[in-house]
Amino acid sequence: MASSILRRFIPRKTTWMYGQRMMSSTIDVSVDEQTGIALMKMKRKPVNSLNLEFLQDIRNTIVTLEQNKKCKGLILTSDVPKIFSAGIDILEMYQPNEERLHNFWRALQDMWLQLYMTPLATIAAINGHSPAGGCLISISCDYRIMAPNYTIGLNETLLGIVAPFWFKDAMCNTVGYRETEIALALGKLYSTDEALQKGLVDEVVTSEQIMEAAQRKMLEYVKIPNMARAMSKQLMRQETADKLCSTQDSDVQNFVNFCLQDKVQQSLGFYLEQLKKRKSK
Ligand SMILES: CC/C=C\C/C=C\C/C=C\C=C\CC(=O)SCCNC(=O)CCNC(=O)[C@H](O)C(C)(C)COP(=O)(O)OP(=O)(O)OC[C@H]1O[C@@H](n2cnc3c(N)ncnc32)[C@H](O)[C@@H]1OP(=O)(O)O
Repeated sequence: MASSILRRFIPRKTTWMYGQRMMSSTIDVSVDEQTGIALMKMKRKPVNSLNLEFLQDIRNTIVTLEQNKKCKGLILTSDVPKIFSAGIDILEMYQPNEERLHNFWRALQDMWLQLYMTPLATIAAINGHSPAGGCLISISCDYRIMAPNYTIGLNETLLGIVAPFWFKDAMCNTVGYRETEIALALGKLYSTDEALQKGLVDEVVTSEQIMEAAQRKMLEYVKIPNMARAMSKQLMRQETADKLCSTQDSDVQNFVNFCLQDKVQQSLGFYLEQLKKRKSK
């Protein structure tokens, strides 16, 4: 069902399939053919930050799962303790090679379109911090379950950058316009409890219970007749996806121009320094 626009780009083939298991250096996937549920664990150490190759791997995995007739649902989680995903790999944006920067943003767009519009039912089992791009992955799933004592949100302004319009749209579709307006301006990182209260996540359970809770909820999703469920998702999301599909090239160019500004580079350099300092404290 993902529109043909979404299939224009053939993903890199770096994911290997062994029976019901798929592996790459950054992702571990298993498919339970009895239930039709796939489990994707992100494992790009140290913080599952999203670089070009990791984004291509995530998209490639979703495409492969969509082609598996037995697979109906996908649970996304992290294999890295306490971190779901630290969002975009800031090193892709800081002092970048311009050609790679183009390819990187395109890969982020393509991954997002694939995940947001996949006919598979998707659940994010958010078992760690989930800032910025990590939050985007979470809100692109159909349902979110989060473990306590972590943070989630679109904190781009804290880095001196701006959330792209499609991050904003996905957030608005989840928590509404006014909450998004406040969240984006302040670069707000919500605690798990706040996220539940604002509807940014749907359920909170302990880290120990999160996989069981995700499986339980997924069984509800995959019980629904597949086509009807997938079409209702398309009904809700196509307009948002089309907005990016029709402006992908200009969005890449805007991002590259924005990133290459001296002021933006300074902000990113400063933010990276702060991250390192925080660590040494
Ligand atoms: C006109 C407009 C047009 C277009 C739009 C323009 C621009 C939009 C552009 C971009 C949108 C970006 C979205 C993003 O995703 S930006 C990334 C935001 N992410 C963060 O702010 C997270 C930062 N990280 C943390 O807060 C923490 O690391 C943590 C909570 C995730 C984990 O904390 P820990 O204490 O467990 O681990 P650390 O010691 O902090 O980190 C370990 C190691 O990893 C490095 N690192 C952390 N996060 C990142 C990252 N996102 N990218 C790259 N590297 C990261 C950290 O520096 C440490 O490195 P060293 O071991 O010290 O080398």
